[in-house]
Amino acid sequence: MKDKKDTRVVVGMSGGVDSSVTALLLKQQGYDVVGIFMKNWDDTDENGVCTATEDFDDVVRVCNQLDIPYYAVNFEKQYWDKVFTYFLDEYKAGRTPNPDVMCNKEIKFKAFLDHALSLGADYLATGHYAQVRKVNDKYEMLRGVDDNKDQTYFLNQLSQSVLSKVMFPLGHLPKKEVRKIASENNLATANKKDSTGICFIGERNFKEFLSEYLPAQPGKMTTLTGVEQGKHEGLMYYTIGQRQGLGIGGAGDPWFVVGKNLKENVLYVEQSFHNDHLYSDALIATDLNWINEPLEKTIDCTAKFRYRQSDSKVTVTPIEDGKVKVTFHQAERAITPGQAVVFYQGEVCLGGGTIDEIIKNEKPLDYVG
Ligand SMILES: Nc1ncnc2c1ncn2[C@@H]1O[C@H](COP(=O)(O)OP(=O)(O)OP(=O)(O)O)[C@@H](O)[C@H]1O
Repeated sequence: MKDKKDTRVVVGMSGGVDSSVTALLLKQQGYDVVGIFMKNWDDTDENGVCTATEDFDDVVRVCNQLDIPYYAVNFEKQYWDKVFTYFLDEYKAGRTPNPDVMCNKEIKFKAFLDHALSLGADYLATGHYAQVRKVNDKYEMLRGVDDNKDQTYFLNQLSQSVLSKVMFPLGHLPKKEVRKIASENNLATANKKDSTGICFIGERNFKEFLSEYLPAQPGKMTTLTGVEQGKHEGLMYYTIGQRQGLGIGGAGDPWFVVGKNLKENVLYVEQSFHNDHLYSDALIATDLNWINEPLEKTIDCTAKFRYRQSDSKVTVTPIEDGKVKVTFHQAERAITPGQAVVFYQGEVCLGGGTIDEIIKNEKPLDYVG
């Protein structure tokens, strides 16, 4: 085991408070810390303002305060090829992608991790709210202790070899405590607002953003039995369970998106939050990653189908082609193809996959897309 002072840790620094405190804590613990800012997206606006430049300025300020070296690296091409192309392809296929999961898998914990290792780093640290624990020869990933901030949902694709090289120094801290540490140490980012939304869209209007890349094809909006309710602006703008932006007024219960017919370019809507068509009994997931051991038999565990939901009890059964069938112990509402399904046993994240098909009464729901 190397001495801490001889152990080089690259900290992925975003210019936010979490990664600033990550670097601070590691430096206080005596590691040889290097800060690296990664630029993934050219977001210069029409006035020449670029939030990445402002974020990098914050990285520089914090690294100067901590007296650690810093660099900027550009992964725009890799991000475009691996994350943005996937993002557009999924929307084209009528699904709702999760670019954060893909960014963690392909960029932060692959391209960026490899880069850090090539610079002689022993570890890559980030400000994610998750924990790594070594049990015998294996690494487990545990939820962050702050329930409200836990990010294991987005980290479900990490492998053993990646976990052996990463540190999440904030995993055992509540966010409030992280802000407090930042203030007490006068970090330049102590009061910086948390980032929200998908990183490359930022605060922009989602529809406008997407329409720059995918042509919108307006079409009909009908009930599942074909009763016309209005027009949609393009199927990619809608997701299962969505209520806002349908433009169906009038008396009675609100309307929700229950499905899409890509071939006919029809958006299906039905009335009322608890409409039976929004509920399903099971799903099929693909692209599975099992963090500890491959799934060889049926297990009972809990699952999340979206970030920030409470865990649901499920039974997971391996089926053909490395896929799994996930059976819900209680019917679930608005399960969305393209999103991640992530499995847990207590505090341990077992891994996860991509929601591919929705099942009701033992049959795939053909109307969800
Ligand atoms: N542009 C970037 N360059 C390097 N590392 C990054 C970058 N963006 C995010 N990270 C790393 O990934 C972690 C989680 O990213 P996320 O986007 O969830 O940030 P966050 O929770 O808002 O954290 P922060 O407060 O540090 O911005 C960050 O704490 C940081 O370590």
